[in-house]
Amino acid sequence: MTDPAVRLVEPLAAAPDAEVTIPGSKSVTNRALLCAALADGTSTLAGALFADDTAAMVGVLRGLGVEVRTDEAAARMVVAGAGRGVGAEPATVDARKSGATSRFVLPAAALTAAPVVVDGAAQLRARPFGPLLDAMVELGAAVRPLAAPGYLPVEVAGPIRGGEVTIPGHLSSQFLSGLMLAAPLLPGGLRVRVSTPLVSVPYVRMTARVMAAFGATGADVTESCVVVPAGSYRGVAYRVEPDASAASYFFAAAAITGGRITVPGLGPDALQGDVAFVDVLAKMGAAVERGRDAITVRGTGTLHGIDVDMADISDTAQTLAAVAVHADSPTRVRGIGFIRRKETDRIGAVVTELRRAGIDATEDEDGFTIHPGTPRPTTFATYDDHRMAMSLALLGLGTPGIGIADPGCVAKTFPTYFEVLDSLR
Ligand SMILES: O=C(O)C1=C[C@@H](OP(=O)(O)O)[C@@H](O)[C@H](O)C1
Ligand SMILES: C=C(OP(=O)(O)O)C(=O)O
Repeated sequence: MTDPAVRLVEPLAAAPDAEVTIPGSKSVTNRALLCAALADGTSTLAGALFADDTAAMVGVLRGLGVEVRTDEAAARMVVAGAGRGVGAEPATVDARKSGATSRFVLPAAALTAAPVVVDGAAQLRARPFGPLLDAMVELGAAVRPLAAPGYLPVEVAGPIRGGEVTIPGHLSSQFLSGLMLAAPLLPGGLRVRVSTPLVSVPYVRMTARVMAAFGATGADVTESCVVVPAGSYRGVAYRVEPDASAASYFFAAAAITGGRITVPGLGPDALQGDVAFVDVLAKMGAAVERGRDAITVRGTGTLHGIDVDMADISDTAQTLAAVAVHADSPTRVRGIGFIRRKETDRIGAVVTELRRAGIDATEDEDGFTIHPGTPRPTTFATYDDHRMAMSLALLGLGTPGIGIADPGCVAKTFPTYFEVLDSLR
């Protein structure tokens, strides 16, 4: 069956009281896949995410000569590590719409002299790669732009060397994570200085932790400098935790509806910074319980507006915009100017769509301001951005007449999103 052009979200008849199973983390799955590919030996990933962004990483790794077997029903991926043999033959690979896949793979693709062309969908071709490519050139890569310099498609060839390099941090943390992931295999390791304030910091710490789980230990991470010693990856059995960004929609649903939702699999040791979204909900008035292996959010009927910097957890900024509509005072989100360069200009898109529904929302240079209100029946445009679709659908849980255009865009990270949302009924 093809996806409908518009998905209507019916209001919930009663506040939900549910435990919700969330698929594996995109960010962890894609890091684990690359570490496994660069490893000596075979790795098995349990709880892996099957979505377009992880299919992108699997496809790219296969293109670079790595054997990856997948079993979607079992949420399992088995990777035969190729060590330094990754990308040893000339190849052309397609990262689809996945920023993480493309930025992580570029340095690894330049570990050997074979030329590798990295390309992506039109959406990804519009996103920036310049700082990462410049750093790779400093490390000795041959970088040949096949379109505008600093954008995909691009051909890269190595071998890159270790040593020291500087990159800006204010556009994306993925450049830094990409360099880190290749770094253990560089002679002498790598020191990366970060020249401008680093965004999405928890993702860099996540990179170091996943690397360590695959045997590449000893990375030292601060916001201004990351040092990765030379080493190696080894094949391991690895369990991927549930996706905290995907869970944010369900935590928000509980806060908005006055229901209670538990997501198992996210404990105090979670790798994903986005679990901190529940702390924002708590500050707004929701009741949050962080257990040993689960997080529960309960809506209390009270939600206050908040002034919050979301530079660490920007994938949940649109979720918060949907929550802010239901608060009793305005919400100001700061520190996220860089999300104008994601799947779409997320600041412009979320403000435009909320205004379409009659909500008073304004763009700020580094974020947005949302005033509470009652949305009118609206079909929301989603800008080929999964997070626009998943966030705006939350407005339909309490308001009749909310439709989501192009609902299939959720396939980027959460293909079953609308089915899981319907399970709250
Ligand atoms: O490293 C990662 O897995 C990610 C880092 C973040 O990107 P930026 O560092 O570009 O903000 C985040 O938005 C993206 O969804 C995943
Ligand atoms: C920005 C995102 O993904 P990526 O940068 O990996 O394409 C996202 O998942 O919201």
